[in-house]
Amino acid sequence: MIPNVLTVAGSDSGGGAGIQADLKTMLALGVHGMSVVTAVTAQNSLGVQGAWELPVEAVRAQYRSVVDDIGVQAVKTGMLASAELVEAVAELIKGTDAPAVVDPVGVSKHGDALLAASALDSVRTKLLPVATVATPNLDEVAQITGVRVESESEMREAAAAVLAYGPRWVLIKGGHLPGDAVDLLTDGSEEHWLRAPRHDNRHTHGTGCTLASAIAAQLAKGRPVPEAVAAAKRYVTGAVAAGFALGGGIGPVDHGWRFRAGPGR
Ligand SMILES: Nc1ncnc2c1ncn2[C@@H]1O[C@H](COP(=O)(O)OP(=O)(O)O)[C@@H](O)[C@H]1O
Ligand SMILES: Cc1ncc(COP(=O)(O)OP(=O)(O)O)c(N)n1
Repeated sequence: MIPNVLTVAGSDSGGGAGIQADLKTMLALGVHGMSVVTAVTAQNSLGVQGAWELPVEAVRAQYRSVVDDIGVQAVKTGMLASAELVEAVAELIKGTDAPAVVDPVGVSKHGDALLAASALDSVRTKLLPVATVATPNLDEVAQITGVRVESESEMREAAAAVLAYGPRWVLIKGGHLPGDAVDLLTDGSEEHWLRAPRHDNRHTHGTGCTLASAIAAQLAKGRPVPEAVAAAKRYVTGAVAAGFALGGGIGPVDHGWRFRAGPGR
């Protein structure tokens, strides 16, 4: 059976992040990808030119259509835009018997807000508690917890601060620190450091969405969290290495890098 994975996220018209990145990642990792669109962005390699959120009934209806008939083995969340959508999605996940990867998307690489400041409290108190794995980047850690990470050693404190809101596991993404691309996965007792060489490639649009979807795909295949995250990290590292120029700004990671790299990878 091919596992079903559902992304609940915003659309990126440029195809590098959001729903488009999630579905490409799911295809590349051999699962059936499905989507609940929360918002539509007009977006390209230069930034986000516009964003429109969907009514909460439209989000609920998409979710129910997929989960009630088809069923899901994992859910991933991305851009949720507003407090109302964050709370509705948290409630839907709570009633779903599947692991949930929560990427608490706050701001795009270009600095465009993808979540209202007024939604942060709902992320803390409603969304994080229903997450199997939460995957904040360092800016999101600072927004959610107030902890500022400037070195690897400070990632432990950040992880503890996020875990205090209730996710079962947290993956602190150190992609914005200099040096190796190091992430910390912990549930408060086990600690796993995931280290990969930093690829000196400016075309990194979509890294966070790609990693979170890859984790969801691996969880849907039944892998335990540490194994799922390690496999997802290998996938995103390859995708960053193969990131390519598109438009006049920051191009996307290559979701199809394994198809292009030949057999055995
Ligand atoms: N230049 C890079 N080379 C290799 N891995 C990277 C690079 N930039 C980010 N990563 C990795 O990509 C994943 C997403 O991290 P990050 O870019 O911090 O997330 P976000 O897109 O949410 O800001 C992490 O595993 C991070 O370590
Ligand atoms: C619609 C939409 N959702 C999420 C993001 C952020 O994606 P991310 O993977 O963190 O990539 P960057 O924006 O940081 O390149 C987005 N841009 N659009």
